[in-house]
Amino acid sequence: SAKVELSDDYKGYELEYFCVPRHYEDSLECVLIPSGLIQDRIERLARDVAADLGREPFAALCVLKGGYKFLADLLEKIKQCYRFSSENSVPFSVDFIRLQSYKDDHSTGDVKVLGVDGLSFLQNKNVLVVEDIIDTGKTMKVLLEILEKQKPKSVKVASLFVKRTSSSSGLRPDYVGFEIPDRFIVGYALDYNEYFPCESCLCHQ
Ligand SMILES: O=P(O)(O)OC[C@H]1O[C@H](OP(=O)(O)OP(=O)(O)O)[C@H](O)[C@@H]1O
Ligand SMILES: Oc1ncnc2c1N=NC2
Ligand SMILES: [Mg+2]
Ligand SMILES: [Mg+2]
Repeated sequence: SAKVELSDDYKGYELEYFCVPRHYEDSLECVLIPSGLIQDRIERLARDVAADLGREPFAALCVLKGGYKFLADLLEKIKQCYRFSSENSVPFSVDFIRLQSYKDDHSTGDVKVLGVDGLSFLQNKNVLVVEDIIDTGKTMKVLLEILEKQKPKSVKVASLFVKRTSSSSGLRPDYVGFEIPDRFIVGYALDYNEYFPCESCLCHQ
């Protein structure tokens, strides 16, 4: 799938060129992807998803907590695509599942799952999984196993980020915003121990 690739020597932007909350400055190295670039990329992902879905209704499944901003922006932009051709618009549902496995900047390898019992309605549905990042791939592996049990009609995965890392399982989502170097990023709902809510994507020290 098409993606914006940030090379390993991509430096990002100095913090001083942007409005970064002062109390976060010491823990941040750079602004990796400014929020405007994130939004422009999501706009194109929305057009790609809308084109592939055609007139098929779908069930969006947001992976909490990191996926919530990407879900909101992606669905808003998908709706805009349909607004211009209202005869093509399709109904979609939105649901949430909570998967937690990170402590500090690494995966504990133990993916805790909350909210799985409410997924039976996914049977025979076209499911669009919406995730913020795929790093080792452990979270997505657990989720796809859970989804298979619900007997969906189809499953597609949209991830805003995919990390280029040796510890990756190699899982390739159907829609990817950016392929990034092996650095820990925060912002745009990606957290470090529940900190760093902000709009752009920043590199954590
Ligand atoms: O591919 P992986 O190595 O599994 O990492 C990716 C997952 O880890 C993070 O979730 P986290 O466990 O931090 O929970 P959160 O979404 O609530 O932050 C992130 O939001 C992805 O869901
Ligand atoms: O870079 C990251 N930033 C935040 N959360 C996660 C990351 N990689 N896997 C989970
Ligand atoms: Mg997550
Ligand atoms: Mg997290």
